[in-house]
Amino acid sequence: MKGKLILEDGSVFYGNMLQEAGAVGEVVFNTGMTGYQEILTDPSYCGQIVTLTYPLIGNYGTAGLFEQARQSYVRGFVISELCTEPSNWQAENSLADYLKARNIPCIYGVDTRAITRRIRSHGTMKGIIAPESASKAQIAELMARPPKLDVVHEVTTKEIYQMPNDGPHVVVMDFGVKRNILHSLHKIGCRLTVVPAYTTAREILAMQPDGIFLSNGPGDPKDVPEAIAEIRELIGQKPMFGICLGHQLIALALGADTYKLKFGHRGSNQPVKNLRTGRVHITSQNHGYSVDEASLAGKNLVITHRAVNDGTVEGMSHKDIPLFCIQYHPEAAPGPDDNTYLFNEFWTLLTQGE
Ligand SMILES: NC(=O)CC[C@H](N)C(=O)O
Repeated sequence: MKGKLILEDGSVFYGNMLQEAGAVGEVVFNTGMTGYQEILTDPSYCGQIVTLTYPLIGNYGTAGLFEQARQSYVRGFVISELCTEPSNWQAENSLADYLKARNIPCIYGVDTRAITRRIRSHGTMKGIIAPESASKAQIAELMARPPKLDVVHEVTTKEIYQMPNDGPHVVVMDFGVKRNILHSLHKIGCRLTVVPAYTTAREILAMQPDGIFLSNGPGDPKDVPEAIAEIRELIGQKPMFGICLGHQLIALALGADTYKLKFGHRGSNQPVKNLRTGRVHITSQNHGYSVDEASLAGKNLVITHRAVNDGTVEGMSHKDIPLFCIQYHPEAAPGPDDNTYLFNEFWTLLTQGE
């Protein structure tokens, strides 16, 4: 079926739809050459239509192994050439069948290069995917739908669950945690208790954790003020590590500020400089917001990492208490595993008092 992607600025891009399901969301782009299934199932993309800039998508199929959550939360997928005959020893299904089975709206055969150039010059925009035959009134109705703000509520775990282990006990506040983060913490030996995003500081401390981890997650960090208030109570009580949304929430809880980037950082090859070692690491990123560097003055935080492309803050640590956080995704394994050392640093914080 013929379909189109329409952006808020009125631009239209034509292609084919895999199925009738249309979509509304914030249109973003990801520059990774691989990782499309991890993108589909990363809860941080909840509410977004994701355009993949790599021209051929689906060539290694899909497999349960790559899932980052129970389901996909992206609102829609935009692909240039969709490969329908995958070739990989791990493949269990084709991407087309995977998308159809889950009713994930997808438009393919579109000029993703033109879409990306448009987003880069205008900034991230709202957009819709609709059949070519959709009427002006249907399109206007879709475009007028207000964005859903409470996306963290949609993706967080509804129930507390455990991942047993022999090492220190870490309570994970789940704002939309990726499975590979849980695996990375578990692999270094942590015993995990994963709790819903809106668990109170008091409830968390009653679990007697040795450390607290704040996960990645979707949306604007300022849209979860209740969680920020609880994090403020937790800071300084136990060693703390935050990734991506967790990093932004720590900044807000300490009285610093965040802002929206023009088109965000999404991809698996984003260079970041570790300011303590001078080394540049290749990182996987997926964020639309950033910590405002000027707002860090007087907050006792040190900037530890910086994006090489635009100089924005990618990591911080506290001068007085055992707390650090990272804007990118050290658990991702797109090839290089330059960033796993950060989990070892958390382990050092957890065990140094023993
Ligand atoms: N991956 C994440 O945790 C993203 C954090 C936040 N939603 C942002 O877009 O900046």
